[in-house]
Amino acid sequence: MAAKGSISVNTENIFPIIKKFLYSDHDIFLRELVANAVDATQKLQKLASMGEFDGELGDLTIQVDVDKEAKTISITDHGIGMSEDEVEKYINQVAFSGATEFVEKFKDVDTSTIIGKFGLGFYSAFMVSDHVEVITKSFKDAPSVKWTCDGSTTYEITDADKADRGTTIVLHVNEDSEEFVDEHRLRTILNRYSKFMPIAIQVGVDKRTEKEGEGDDAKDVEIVEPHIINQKEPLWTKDPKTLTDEDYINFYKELYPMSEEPLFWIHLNVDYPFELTGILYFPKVKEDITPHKDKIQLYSRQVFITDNVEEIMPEFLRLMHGVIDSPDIPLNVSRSYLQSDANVKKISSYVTRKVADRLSSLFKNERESYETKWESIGLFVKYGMMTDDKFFDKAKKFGLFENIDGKKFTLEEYKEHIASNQIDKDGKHVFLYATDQGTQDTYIQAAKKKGYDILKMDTMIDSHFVSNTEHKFENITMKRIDSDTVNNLIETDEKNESVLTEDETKKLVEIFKRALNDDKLEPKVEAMTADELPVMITKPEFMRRMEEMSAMQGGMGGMFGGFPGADTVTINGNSELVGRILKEEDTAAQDKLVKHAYDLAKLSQGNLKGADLTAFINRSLEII
Ligand SMILES: Nc1ncnc2c1ncn2[C@@H]1O[C@H](COP(=O)(O)OP(=O)(O)OP(=O)(O)O)[C@@H](O)[C@H]1O
Repeated sequence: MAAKGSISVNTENIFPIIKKFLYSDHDIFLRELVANAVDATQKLQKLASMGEFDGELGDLTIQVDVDKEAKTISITDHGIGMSEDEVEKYINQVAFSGATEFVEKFKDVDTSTIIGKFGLGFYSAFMVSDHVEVITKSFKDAPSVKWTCDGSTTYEITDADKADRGTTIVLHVNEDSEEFVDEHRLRTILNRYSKFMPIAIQVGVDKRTEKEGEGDDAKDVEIVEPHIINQKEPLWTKDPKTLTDEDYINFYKELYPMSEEPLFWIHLNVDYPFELTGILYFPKVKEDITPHKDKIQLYSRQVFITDNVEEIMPEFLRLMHGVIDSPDIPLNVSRSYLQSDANVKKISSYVTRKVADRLSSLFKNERESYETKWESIGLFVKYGMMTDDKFFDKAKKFGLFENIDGKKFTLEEYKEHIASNQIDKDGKHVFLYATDQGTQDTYIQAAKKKGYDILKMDTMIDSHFVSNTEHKFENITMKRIDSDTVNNLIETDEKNESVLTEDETKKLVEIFKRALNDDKLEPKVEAMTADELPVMITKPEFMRRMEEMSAMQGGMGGMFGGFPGADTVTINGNSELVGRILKEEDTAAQDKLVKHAYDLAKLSQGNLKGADLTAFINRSLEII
């Protein structure tokens, strides 16, 4: 048996669901109703500009009023209004949008400013109201009407005595939502959602006193001015060619009053394949790389949607501040929907590309200034390179490596810079780096003596950056300066001649094992130069990274904690002191020398502490 049919939807059941689950925040009702009022006003302006309306436009300010006694909120506009037929059509049919119809009808002219799309927004009024009235008069010559509904599926339409054109929506606020019957609260909500809408929105008045007259005649007069919420033409809607640096900086200060001045900004403007405008600012970022919350605001046609862009924007882009406005970002939906929206994904990859392009042009055209900002930019670029492969591909051309002398190089420049003596026997460029110049000085000086260049990798992000990106750069090895003795940092086929015989070498290892008396230590002998320390302690790069990783994952006593032989103890076979240790016949004196040489190695790392340090000091005093 086969059958076909259409599923019937019962309005009585679906209506409460729309009211309840369409929006996650109840305060959205105000955004929706004000957006409708803005739409109605802009439609009228459009009609006037096309000659379809020749009356006086007059004051188009939208008013939001509160009546505490009556527990009502009303939103009044002077837009196109509705005739009885239109109320029937647009308000009574849920999900029938007059906005869409308007856009369809006038598709040959620019209707891009119209916000409404779905024909659902109006019903958000019932999230906070027991009943709702719409009192409206069309701009066409039609009688005014009043529509009333208590949130059920029945409504009433009666005559009204509204004389002027436009619409007033009156919300009789329900008991649970009384918090909204408050001018302050409404201003706050509108400041969040409607701060940049294109038609003036007034909530109440501001009063202040001013002196009038001179001398004895001077008196205080009260000045009453409408309290306007919004800036009708926010900076991002303007032509970048007409704007100065000061304009951008002032706008930034308005958005983030407590922040330092931004380093630079990007004015976004695209028509295809989606529409998007906005300004992204590059803030001064220091050590703190936790992406700032609430710093990027998403708008759709100047209506605020969210500043919670987590999972919408790649993490590293969230270090930026600013505004993104796109009609292609859905307005009426929840965040979980936003994340999977194809347009939102396209937008995020567009923004990534734009940011990379801007950095690239800054680097190419203003390298000096780019370098001075590198401290902040570097964190961001490294973060991006680690987390976004597409960004990595672009950023490897403008990402910089800084050496301990403060010189900055691109990847290619640096390879060139070290090509003469930092290529190992496998043909790999060896990038040597220091994470702490204070404690790694002995190693740094030894490397410098060999003519090696050393990179500075001392920010929080650097250790992650090293292990994360090394494999993405071709033919490069990164080694911390204390990961091996200087001769072995860069493996070549050359070896220093040792002054010791094989027997002496073996004997030396035994002496050290006995004197240090620590199973975890595996001393080995190496022919270094005579002026290097008698003993060096190093930690192989691989081992240290493992340890760092395990520490990061909270691994106290984890897999690599106290791993035997984690530190390498290298005895310098060519050191004079080591020669003396070998020749010493008194065991106690020999042990003392070994311990002292070992402690010196620890001291050179800033690692000699507690009882070991006390013993070292006492021993030194004895020797002196
Ligand atoms: N203040 C108003 N003045 C004139 N018409 C209005 C007003 N408010 C609503 N309307 C009409 O009612 C229609 C339905 O409004 P509703 O808010 O439900 O949907 P929308 O604005 O079209 O889309 P969205 O769901 O995206 O908000 C509007 O498209 C418009 O034609």
